[in-house]
Amino acid sequence: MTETTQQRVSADRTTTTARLRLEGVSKAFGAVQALSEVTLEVPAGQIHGLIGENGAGKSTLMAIASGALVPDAGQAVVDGHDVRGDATAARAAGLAIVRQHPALLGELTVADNILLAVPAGMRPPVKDVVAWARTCLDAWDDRPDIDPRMRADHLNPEQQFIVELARALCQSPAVLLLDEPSEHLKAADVERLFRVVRELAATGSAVVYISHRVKEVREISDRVTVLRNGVNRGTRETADLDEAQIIELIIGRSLDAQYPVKEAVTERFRGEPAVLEAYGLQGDGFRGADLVIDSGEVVGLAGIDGNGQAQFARAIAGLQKYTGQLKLGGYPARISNPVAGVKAGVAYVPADRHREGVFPDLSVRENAMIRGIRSVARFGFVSPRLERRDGAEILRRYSVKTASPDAPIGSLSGGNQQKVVMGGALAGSPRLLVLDQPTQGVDVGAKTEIYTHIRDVAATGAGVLMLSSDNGELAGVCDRVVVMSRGQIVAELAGNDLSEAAITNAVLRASSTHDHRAVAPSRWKSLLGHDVVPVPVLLVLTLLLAIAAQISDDTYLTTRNISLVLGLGAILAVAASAQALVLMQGGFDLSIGPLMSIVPVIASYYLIGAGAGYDVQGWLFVVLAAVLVGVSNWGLGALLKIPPMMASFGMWTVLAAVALILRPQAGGLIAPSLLNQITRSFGPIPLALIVAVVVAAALELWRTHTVSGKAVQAVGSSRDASHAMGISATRVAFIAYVGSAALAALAGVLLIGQTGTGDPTAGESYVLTSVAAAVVGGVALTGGRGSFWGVLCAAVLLVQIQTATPYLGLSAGWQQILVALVTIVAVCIYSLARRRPAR
Ligand SMILES: Nc1ncnc2c1ncn2[C@@H]1O[C@H](COP(=O)(O)OP(=O)(O)OP(=O)(O)O)[C@@H](O)[C@H]1O
Repeated sequence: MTETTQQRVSADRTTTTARLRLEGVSKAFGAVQALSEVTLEVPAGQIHGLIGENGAGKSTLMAIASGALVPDAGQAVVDGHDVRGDATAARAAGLAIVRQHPALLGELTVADNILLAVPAGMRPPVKDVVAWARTCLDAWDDRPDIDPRMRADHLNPEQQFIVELARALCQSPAVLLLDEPSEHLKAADVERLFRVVRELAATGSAVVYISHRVKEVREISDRVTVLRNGVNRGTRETADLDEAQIIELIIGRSLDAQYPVKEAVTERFRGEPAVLEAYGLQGDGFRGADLVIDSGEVVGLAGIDGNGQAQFARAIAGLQKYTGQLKLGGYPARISNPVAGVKAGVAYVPADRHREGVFPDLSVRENAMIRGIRSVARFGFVSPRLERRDGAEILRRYSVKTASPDAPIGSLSGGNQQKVVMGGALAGSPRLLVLDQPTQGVDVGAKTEIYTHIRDVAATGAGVLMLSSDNGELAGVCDRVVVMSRGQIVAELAGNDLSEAAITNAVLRASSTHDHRAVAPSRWKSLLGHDVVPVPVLLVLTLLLAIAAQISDDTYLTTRNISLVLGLGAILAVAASAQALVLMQGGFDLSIGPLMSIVPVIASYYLIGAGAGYDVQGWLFVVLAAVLVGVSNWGLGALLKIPPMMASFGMWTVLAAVALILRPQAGGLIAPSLLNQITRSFGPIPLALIVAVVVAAALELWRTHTVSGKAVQAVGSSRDASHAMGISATRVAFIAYVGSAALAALAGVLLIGQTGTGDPTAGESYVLTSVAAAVVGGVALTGGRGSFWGVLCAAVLLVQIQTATPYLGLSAGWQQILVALVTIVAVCIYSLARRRPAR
């Protein structure tokens, strides 16, 4: 705990007022009234359980408490500070939130993710960030498997969750909000979490604990508040309630039985070949696994997380490579990819719903039907009527709470999304259903529904393989449970031997190891994925090309040619850096080229050696043009919400027109003294290259060593996650667009040395080549990544391709083809290298 936080905590320990106060909070999303006048108070030292069905409004309430959402009415007060709709204020007041789905920035390192989440006053100097992040992680657990230098998207869901937890805890928050924290944790980590939470509460913090796991809520909380349909149904002392009473409060009625009756249907299918036979299956994380699942059988797969269960299940669904023998319905099968899996009748429901379960751009109904779309298709054509009918049936059967079947899936609460994924998979009439954590984040009522439907699917003769970290659930639903340890099946429980206690016992006896390493990318891949890796590769390519051109024509490597390539490369490098800055924050800029054209045009009127007054005016106009273009680009996107492509296309057209209006044809002599300055060379090294190197070094330092540099990449990596962290995307866009315009103007000044006159079209060729150089240099078109050193090297390479082609005996057309080829190959290599590792 830092000194300031300790002081704050001890100073406030005596405070009797609520640390968190939500008063009369209402929030509607279109027609859905998510919260209606909810009031909740959590005093210092209290652990407050927040419970309710899926869609009851728990996460919305916490989003309002954390300032991430603005309520329609009501107040959110953290430690006496009004934080309504202001995530930065909430964080500064001492609030930390652990979300149901970790809001990490995948393109950034673990250390940067921790750094950006803590209030500014708590951040260490940038050079100490990695060591500081390591202490934050170590405070949770001594886990050498999470390296603070790793990219967040290389972590598995559990590791991501631990980073989310660690960064919240290292702030020693006055108010800690935990939204379903145990969904991603193994049992030992849940115990650790409880210990940490109790310690935190003992120092005077207020904790809100949201969970569907009734047992946990009973164990950890002092009081519970129940939300139903967005309304507070009352707050009670937890000690006064037993589990059944809590369930009754959540669903508004008593639950007769949590698990369905296990009908012994396998007898009915006696004599039929087994649905699945796996012999000696071996792959990454599992070895020599034998498993047979009969028709009508539900088989559970238990074990301490990380012992190969998930990989084994994924191999059966075609998501992971394996060797060994697999038979489906008695026939040998080779499921080498998910397409083969689906064709063979295997349906898979992944644990990582966000990455592999939902299709964010499709509606609720489309998501429900996507897995079973073949069932409503005739000769490849989908019947909209059947799709509507069956989709509505899935939503009804699983009581999915949605404003409309056509609403985007992202508008659903976490548990409702899971119901849609599960409902879709169960409805597809699979031969074999493979479920990884099927009830994750689902409320108690819907869990019972899902259990019943799993048994119903088995009753049709299908086989089910079910992974779950909840041993009670495995005992309640499965006919048989196998236990995996160190990648092997080591125990089997069935009939009267099958109980929660017996599974837990078998799991604990079988293994004490916990392998978290599985997702670390290979060394080769992590090396390839590094942002500055393009630099040596591009330098070598530039050198090889120069040697090839020299061999083909020994007049190529002259001082004049070298200087020309470096000079032109430098101009392109500065222009491409302008592009890279915008791309990194998730934008796009086509106005760089035309802005570059305007600079020589201005110069041709003012920088003509007519005296200091003219010179000052000329430079002022250049600066003014850059500021105007930068602010306009920013305003069009950030304020008027025009998509970057459209906004910058419009700006390109306007600026090109302005340049032509100012000077319809190239003309006007720029002062020779200025041209001499700009085109100065030191041997073969032109001044422009020195400028480009200084620019790249400064930008790279800013990118890697400043909070604003990291914030630009954070917004490019994920706008939503950055928003949740309190990073202002509007501010970041301002930095990027105004910075980009300033760099474009600088590139325009360097361009004066090439034009010598006011050429209104001089920058046109940079419109697209600036994008090509940025991309070849390793900047991701999707935002969040790249390095300015890479951009510099790529610019020199692209210019050299254009200069060297005639010396290689190739026609002018080849210049374009080679540039395009290099760009395409670079994009392919980067996207392969940056592909996130499979879970
Ligand atoms: N951005 C959004 N747009 C539209 N509707 C939304 C949005 N966010 C939440 N909702 C709706 O508000 C309601 C409350 O959702 P919320 O996520 O707060 O529920 P929850 O209690 O946290 O559920 P769960 O237990 O499933 O996580 C739901 O009906 C949900 O569909």
